[in-house]
Amino acid sequence: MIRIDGLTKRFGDRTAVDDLTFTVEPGRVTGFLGPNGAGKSTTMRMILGLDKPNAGSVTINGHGYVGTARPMREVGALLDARALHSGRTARNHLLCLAQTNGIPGKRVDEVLDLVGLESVARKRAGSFSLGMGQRLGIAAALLGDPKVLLFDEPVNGLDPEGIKWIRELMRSLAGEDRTVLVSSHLMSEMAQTADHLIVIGRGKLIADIGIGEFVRQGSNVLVRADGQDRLAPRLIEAGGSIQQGTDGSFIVTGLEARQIGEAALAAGVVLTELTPQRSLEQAYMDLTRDSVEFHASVA
Ligand SMILES: Nc1ncnc2c1ncn2[C@@H]1O[C@H](COP(=O)(O)OP(=O)(O)OP(=O)(O)O)[C@@H](O)[C@H]1O
Repeated sequence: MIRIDGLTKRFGDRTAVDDLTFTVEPGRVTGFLGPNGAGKSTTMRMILGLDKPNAGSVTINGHGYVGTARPMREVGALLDARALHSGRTARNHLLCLAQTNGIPGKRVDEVLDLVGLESVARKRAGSFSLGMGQRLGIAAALLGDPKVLLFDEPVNGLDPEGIKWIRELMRSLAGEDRTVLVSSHLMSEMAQTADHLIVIGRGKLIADIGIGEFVRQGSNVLVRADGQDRLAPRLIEAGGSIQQGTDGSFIVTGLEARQIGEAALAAGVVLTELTPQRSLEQAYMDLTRDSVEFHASVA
């Protein structure tokens, strides 16, 4: 578990992380979402002990901040996959890391196997594609078999197969009761991977919410039905709110299409239209609109 309390980081007169408080629980994938420059990487660097906070604290599995980088056995991290020694082979790169962290050499072959790089283990890491580099970075993160894992934008630049592989890996790591924090600026990506969301903007916490609840809160569904009078009270009872449309339709907020279908079934009402109106990406953009640093202007 990661516990962050009042965490603050300033660079000159700029506050990159502003009094952040949240916990990251084990056994689930926590998505760390925010627009560019929101402070995700800076927060992750502070969790790892690579940046010193101006205020606040980070504890990992109950241990306080010690002021030096966290050992690989405690926390594994993929921060910048390109930041590796390109002259070394993949295997040597991992062997060096293992040696300096007191990790047995045979673990190197285990993690190479785990990330699917065993056939290119003796190739220079500098010749690797982005996806292979990403896998090597993940192998390094897993080297110490840590209970806590941080991944900063792990799917950036990957092809669909690589993205699917990373999603499955995150889920399986959480399934082993590890604490998994993964950052992204894409809601659509997190919707497919995360169980829980921490959303930040301009260094501040905007939402700390389960993915199911976010989907419910964020969704708008256009509904048409024969017998709307009977359906409306059921929808309100189920937690939805209703806005009457002009043409006999209505917009339901706070319920997923499936829940509306179930309410219609219970009311014995025939639905003639059920159309989700707002994507999750849109809901996320609405949530973070005031925190985006650079807006494109329409000419
Ligand atoms: N070493 C630094 N010196 C000065 N400013 C910094 C430094 N590191 C980060 N910042 C600033 O702090 C803010 C937060 O940056 P950070 O990289 O943590 O955001 P992020 O959410 O990870 O964004 P992105 O998705 O673009 O990587 C930004 O305004 C950035 O310019």
